[in-house]
Amino acid sequence: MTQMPDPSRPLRIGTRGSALALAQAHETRDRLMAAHGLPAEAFAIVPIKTTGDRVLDRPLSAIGGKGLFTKEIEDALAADQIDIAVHSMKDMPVQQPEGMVIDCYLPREDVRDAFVSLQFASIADLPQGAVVGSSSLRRRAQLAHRRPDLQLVEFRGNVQTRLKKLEDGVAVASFLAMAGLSRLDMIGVARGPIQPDEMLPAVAQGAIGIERRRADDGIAALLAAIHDRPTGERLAAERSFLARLDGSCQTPIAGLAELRGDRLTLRGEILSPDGARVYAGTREGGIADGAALGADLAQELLSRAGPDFLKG
Ligand SMILES: NCc1[nH]cc(CCC(=O)O)c1CC(=O)O
Repeated sequence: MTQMPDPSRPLRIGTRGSALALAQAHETRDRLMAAHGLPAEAFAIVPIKTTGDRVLDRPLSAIGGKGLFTKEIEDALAADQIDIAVHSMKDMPVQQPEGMVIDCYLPREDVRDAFVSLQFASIADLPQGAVVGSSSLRRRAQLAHRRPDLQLVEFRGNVQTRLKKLEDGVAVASFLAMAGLSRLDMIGVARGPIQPDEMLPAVAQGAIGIERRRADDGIAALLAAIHDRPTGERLAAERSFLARLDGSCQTPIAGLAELRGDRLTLRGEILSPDGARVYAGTREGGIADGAALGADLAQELLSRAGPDFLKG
């Protein structure tokens, strides 16, 4: 039986407090409103500060561990302080806490990275030795592999903070997810998207997942109305790839599943943090085989890279 919220008992939507996270929470609410003919007052957006939001003066790898952007939100879900949690799936560990499940995904946005610069139009235009800002281990390793001359500097913070750093000359270029810029209605900031052949995106980039308590069947029925099946099929392959790698958060990993008709193609790569070593591969098969294809591709790359490659 669907558990319909109403203004006297609104559905509490947990989210990080960044502008992007709030935009994603509002998109989730709006989709539920439209799907069930409910007013905005039947929902409450509940911002929650996470460790990743609090600690801004160090690289994420220095504060270690997975779940930097998710743990406090999952704690609130477990404590019945919220009813659902909205996450950027690229920040989501592959394992959810006991009693929690993610089985609802919104339609995936543009998966690509965006090249952002006030002076240059593309990576190819960057002069030798240019200073480029990114705190993403994946982006840093991919760039170091393609352009070992570039000087990479840490570049943490939300979208607005990173744009300010470019204006202040901390770096001459950086990267943001097209999905984030699009959801913030800031796509004009992008000089252009970077094709996956040039920089394969992070696993689950562009995807929003809704986490709930596994026992809440009424919430499950409510969410089923806004679940996007192709996004779920793609993420099953990508997150299976990530799960089999079981990379530390020190490990640059990229992966992208795409659907054509009833076929799924998965591309994946693992890199050494300095970009000196890259192992990449592809799998193609039936959509229902996505999880198996992901695990198989991960196994191949691990075999080629050797047992210590992912130790971080
Ligand atoms: N923690 C960074 C993060 N997590 C999700 C997004 C963008 C939205 C998405 O990929 O769904 C971003 C910003 C970025 O990479 O530019």
